[in-house]
Amino acid sequence: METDLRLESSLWIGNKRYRAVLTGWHFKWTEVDKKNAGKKTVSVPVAEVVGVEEGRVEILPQKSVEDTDKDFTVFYVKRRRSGGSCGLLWSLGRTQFSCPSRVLRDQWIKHLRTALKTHSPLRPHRLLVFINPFGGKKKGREIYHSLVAPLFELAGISSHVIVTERANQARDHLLKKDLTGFDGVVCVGGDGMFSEILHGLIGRTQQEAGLCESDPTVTLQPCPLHMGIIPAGSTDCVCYATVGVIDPVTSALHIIIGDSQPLDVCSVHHASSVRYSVSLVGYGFYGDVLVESEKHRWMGPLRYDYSGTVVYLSNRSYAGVVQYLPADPLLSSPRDKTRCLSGCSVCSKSTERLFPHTSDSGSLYSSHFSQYSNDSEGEWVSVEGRFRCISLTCMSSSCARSPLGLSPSAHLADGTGDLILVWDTHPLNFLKFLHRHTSTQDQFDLPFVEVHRVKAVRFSLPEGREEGGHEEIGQLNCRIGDEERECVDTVSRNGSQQHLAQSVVGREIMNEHKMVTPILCGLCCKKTPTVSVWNCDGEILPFTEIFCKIHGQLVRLYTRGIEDGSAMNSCSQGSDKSKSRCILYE
Ligand SMILES: CCCCCCCCCCCCC/C=C/[C@@H](O)[C@H](CO)NC(=O)CCCCCCCCCCCCCCC
Ligand SMILES: Nc1ncnc2c1ncn2[C@@H]1O[C@H](COP(=O)(O)OP(=O)(O)OP(=O)(O)O)[C@@H](O)[C@H]1O
Ligand SMILES: [Ca+2]
Repeated sequence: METDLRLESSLWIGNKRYRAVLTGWHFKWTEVDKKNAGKKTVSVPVAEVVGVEEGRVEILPQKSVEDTDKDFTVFYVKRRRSGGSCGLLWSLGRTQFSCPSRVLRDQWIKHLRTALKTHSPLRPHRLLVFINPFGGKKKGREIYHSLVAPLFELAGISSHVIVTERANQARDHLLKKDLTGFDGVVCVGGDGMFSEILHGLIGRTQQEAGLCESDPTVTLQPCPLHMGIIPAGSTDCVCYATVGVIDPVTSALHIIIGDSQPLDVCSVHHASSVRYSVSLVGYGFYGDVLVESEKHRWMGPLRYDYSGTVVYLSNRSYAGVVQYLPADPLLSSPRDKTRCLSGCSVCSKSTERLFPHTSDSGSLYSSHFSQYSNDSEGEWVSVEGRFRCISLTCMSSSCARSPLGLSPSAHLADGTGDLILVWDTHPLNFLKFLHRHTSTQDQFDLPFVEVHRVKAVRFSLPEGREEGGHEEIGQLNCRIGDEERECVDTVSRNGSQQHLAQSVVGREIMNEHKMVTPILCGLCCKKTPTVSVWNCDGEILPFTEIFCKIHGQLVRLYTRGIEDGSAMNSCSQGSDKSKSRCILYE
């Protein structure tokens, strides 16, 4: 196949002559009329060619075509380091070539187009795009139409665009509507929007496979459609942790060339409900921050800093029982100081382990999470006490606020999650822990912090305080439309929490046929709450006792993981995907 696609000839760029070669994997050009010393070859991996057009074409700032019959234009991925983040920024490179004849020009175009079809089989042809016009700084529409749509058009991708009019529209569409012909689903928004398409696609896949997704014993079916994220939210943690930068053009280019990164997903179960998380399942501090921040959505992305400070000052800890099933310590550790980068060897090796050629592992679980045993793969460990926060993350969960993330050595696709337990401690110690997230200092090297690599986690309240008890935990302020209602209900574990459990939809709660949004539970209350809430990738969960299970590589994103900026000089263009990139960062 390689010999068929090979093409070599002289080509001109402006008035300079180049020797151009297309081999199976690369398109290279070297200036010929130049002394050897200064000779420079530009080498573009065919898989990173975005498009090949007849004539002299420009895309930005506006499309223009000069339809000459001896010229062609090649668009490809160009990289540069990014200021604050660890990944690489991608932009659209463009070179206009001139040929001595039209025949040769047509031959180049044909060969290049065939080569890129052959070498990037996962390039999407048709995408379903959901834009949240209200996410982050409310720029979703503008970002898509000015930066992304022209690139999709250049790459020959046809998109069906839906600007959402309500929360959960994207999820419901994916659960119910015809998805025939789409290669992938893209969301333009933040983590909340990603969560919608995650739930929609996982739910749809299980429905079609005839599986009951809320049954924790079921081995879920991996989703056939790829997911893409064009970042336009407040935290954009999933994008940051999987691409390494927050940049709509970089993300659009990863989608166009059909990059593919598997991702672990955590299912969170309570009774017959299930939710999914890829980033944070957090109780205590992160749950309280989320509840507080819902009151201040008008602040935009700043709401998290404000709410974080308010919650920090309220100095709370919560009692609980945490049980976890450790992952194999021989495979990796959350404290091994490695980072999961593009081509990570730990994730690559896990693929075979996660998808052995055997069928469903059978019934692992009986009701109320009591007899879980995973083919005798290790024993459950149980700890009880008071915690500042409990966090479970399937990935590093890095974001601009914390560039290495909640667990810097977590892997995107190794089938495990990292459980971080922060025991009750002096407020200044807790501040030290939080502050370490903003630097390269090890947040786990503190006596009140534990981190475990796990396959499953169970959380329950200490005996005598079980869910369903009648202890009052505070009051709930609600908003009905634009109107804020003060303390419409008294929250008790038996009353409201159970009631909410039946009716919470995303961030909105159906309460006695009225749409209400919980905006505060705790801070305004006379009593200090004895239970917190769970934060599931930025959504409040309406239940306290949960069972979590990590599903290795359940979904695929159009990305390749974080490219290592420090290795940039070792290749002229592009990265060697076959090379292991699990490197030491200290
Ligand atoms: C002294 C400085 C301390 C800075 C501490 C920074 C810690 C940052 C850790 C970031 C972890 C992000 C995890 C990602 C979760 C996402 O799936 C989810 C959906 O978008 N986001 C949130 O739930 C939103 C969660 C947002 C959490 C923000 C916490 C901000 C804390 C600020 C504390 C200030 C204390 C100041 C005391 C005087
Ligand atoms: N048209 C809409 N009107 C109101 N809410 C919407 C609409 N479309 C989507 N949503 C909801 O808005 C919520 C927030 O959206 P999104 O995640 O895009 O932005 P964000 O919250 O600012 O960012 P992040 O989640 O990264 O913090 C999501 O949970 C989503 O369900
Ligand atoms: Ca993982």
